[in-house]
Amino acid sequence: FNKMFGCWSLCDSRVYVAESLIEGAGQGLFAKTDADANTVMAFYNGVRITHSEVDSRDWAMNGNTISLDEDTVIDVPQPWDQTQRYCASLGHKANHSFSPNCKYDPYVHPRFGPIKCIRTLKPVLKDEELTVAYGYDHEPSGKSGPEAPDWYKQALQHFEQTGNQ
Ligand SMILES: C[S@@+](CC[C@H](N)C(=O)[O-])C[C@H]1O[C@@H](n2cnc3c(N)ncnc32)[C@H](O)[C@@H]1O
Repeated sequence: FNKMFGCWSLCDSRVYVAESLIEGAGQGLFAKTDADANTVMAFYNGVRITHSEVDSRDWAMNGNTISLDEDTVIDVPQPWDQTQRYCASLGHKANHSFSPNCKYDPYVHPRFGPIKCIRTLKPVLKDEELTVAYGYDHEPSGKSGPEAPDWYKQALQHFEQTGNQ
């Protein structure tokens, strides 16, 4: 079994988790080695829940949710967001940037089935932090700003003023 899927069935071998370089963002995901553009760096697996479950609860509960398709959302709920409790996939550890080096992509994993992965948009270097544009809706109908958590709104304001992140 191990021979067939290598370490990928057990862990994300191309990344590690450490304190993020983004202030106040907690932990982040980093490249273990140099990688070309278009490389799958990590998988984003978790428990499967419904969109209505996500929509009906507080933002604070949805820090690790990612939409899989029309019906399903993948979540890594507390306390499983602690790597000492769950580390079979680490995609949920990537932080947001407005100038990301990675993106979320659909992936059919031999063990997890249909999930998302984190794929490089450009070449990355060993020890570079991997970031993704979370893609909150910036123009929801009838609202003035994005429907997003406070940290995101602050980061957006900072980005619009300085062009950083
Ligand atoms: C998918 S998790 C990313 C991993 C998380 N930093 C951790 O330590 O487990 C999303 C959470 O990370 C934080 N985060 C992600 N990107 C951020 C950013 N650019 N600035 C501030 N906080 C960020 C927010 O708390 C958000 O709810």
